[in-house]
Amino acid sequence: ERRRAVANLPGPICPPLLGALHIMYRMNPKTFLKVSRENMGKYGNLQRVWILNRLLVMSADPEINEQLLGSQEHLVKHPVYRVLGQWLGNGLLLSDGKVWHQRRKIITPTFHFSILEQFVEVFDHQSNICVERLAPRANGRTFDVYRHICKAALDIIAETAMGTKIHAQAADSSPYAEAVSECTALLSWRFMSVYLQVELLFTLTHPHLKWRQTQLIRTMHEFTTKVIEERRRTLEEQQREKLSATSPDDDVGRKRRMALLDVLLQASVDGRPLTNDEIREEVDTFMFEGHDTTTSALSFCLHVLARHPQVQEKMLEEILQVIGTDRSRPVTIRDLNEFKYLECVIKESLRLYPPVPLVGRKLQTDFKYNHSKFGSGVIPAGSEVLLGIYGIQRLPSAFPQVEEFIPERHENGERFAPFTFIPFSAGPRNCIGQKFALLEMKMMLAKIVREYELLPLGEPVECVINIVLRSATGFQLGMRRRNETQ
Ligand code: HEM
Repeated sequence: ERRRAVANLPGPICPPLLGALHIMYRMNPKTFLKVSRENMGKYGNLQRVWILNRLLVMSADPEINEQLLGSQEHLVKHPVYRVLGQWLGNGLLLSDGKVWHQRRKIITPTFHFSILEQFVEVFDHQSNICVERLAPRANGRTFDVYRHICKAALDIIAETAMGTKIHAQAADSSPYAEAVSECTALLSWRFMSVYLQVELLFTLTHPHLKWRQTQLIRTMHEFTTKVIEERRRTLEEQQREKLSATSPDDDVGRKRRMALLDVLLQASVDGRPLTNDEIREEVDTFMFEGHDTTTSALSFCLHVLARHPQVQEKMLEEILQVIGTDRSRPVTIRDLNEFKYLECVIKESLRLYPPVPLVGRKLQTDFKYNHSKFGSGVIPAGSEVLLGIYGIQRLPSAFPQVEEFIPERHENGERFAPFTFIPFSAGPRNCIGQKFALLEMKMMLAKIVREYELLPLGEPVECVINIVLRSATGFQLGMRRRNETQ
């Protein structure tokens, strides 16, 4: 019956029982995007694939993506996300049903504009530290910018959302960031293999890697537990001392901010406070999602800017117009809102290099669609759907000169065909941190480009999926300090 339901959809030959294991066999974090795009070339933007008895629909089709992502019904994540379960538990990214609804309701207000506005001071301060830390690299020689950006992004998410300073940029190494990097590499390798996605089979076939995974997750949990304990202590101290809402000694700045972690520590669901484990799941989720995605986005953007000097020049002109040359003047939210061209640069970089290159759903009920080419149809309950963000944002039909980096295509609020530009996904399970990410990126890029000229040195990026999009060759570029008059 399931075969009949999707008989109208194209796809590779899938022999009975085994299905397309021969294609899966070629997939690994390095080849996934290439193999998927080859298949798109052969079978089109919407295809069905059988793997053993699992039905997988791969869609880089705007019409299907619009109907599925926009639906209130199909909100359960693809089973492959379960490999993240030991680390992120039932946090917002992985949960579904009542737990997801309750948590999304509690957390949404912590990303309100009025809260983000207060974070700008932290973005400004941490971006200044990043610019300072990059100074020894401004010697016209090739280097990989990733590590520097990663530490700044970690400092920013910890100080804003968690209300805790972790000084990642001051330290030579960050065990948490290193554990995230190694663990995501290991988990994305497991993502690609049908049998390694099953925890038991992974444990039985690769006990040494299972041991390493547990060790890495322990390192990350110890770190986030410490962050929670520290914040809890600070809040208790404040309560004891009866500090007012505008205390000058508050940990995260002069004004009292209701950081995400404060909300979690004080929230209640069904009449009881969140347990320590529930709080830690969210802290793990936001520490990871809040720094790994922006690090990827910023690193790709800096790399691509280094290869487009004219874009850099145009950007610099705008930056100087908006914030001038006085490096001691803090950059405000109003300044960030005036960076119109910079916003186009960020969007174009997110189009070519979306940090989350695909999202997946497991259908709990039949998904009924209406399509201009395939007509009305049903993808049956129990099927898995992978929605390709990377693939859709590189559709030649939607973007002329599709492989070129052209920020101008986003100018004057240019609208593209619906659901062809979705770096933050869309619908009820879209990215909760997208405004946060855009403000952070604007601040970091404006500060770096005002201080340094980016040079097209080193190897080009080579996209790989490490859960988040990364580059197998790193993010190489050169830097030279701009002269004082600029
Ligand atoms: C450029 C940066 C970012 C990009 C491109 C991005 C992209 C995305 C995408 C595509 C999703 C949907 C994932 C899915 O359906 O499986 C998502 C979800 C999510 N993002 Fe982001 N993200 C970014 C930054 C952030 C930041 C800074 C935070 C937190 C401060 C964040 C927190 C989350 C969370 C918690 C979810 C799950 C939301 C839910 O399911 O209700 N993201 N993000």
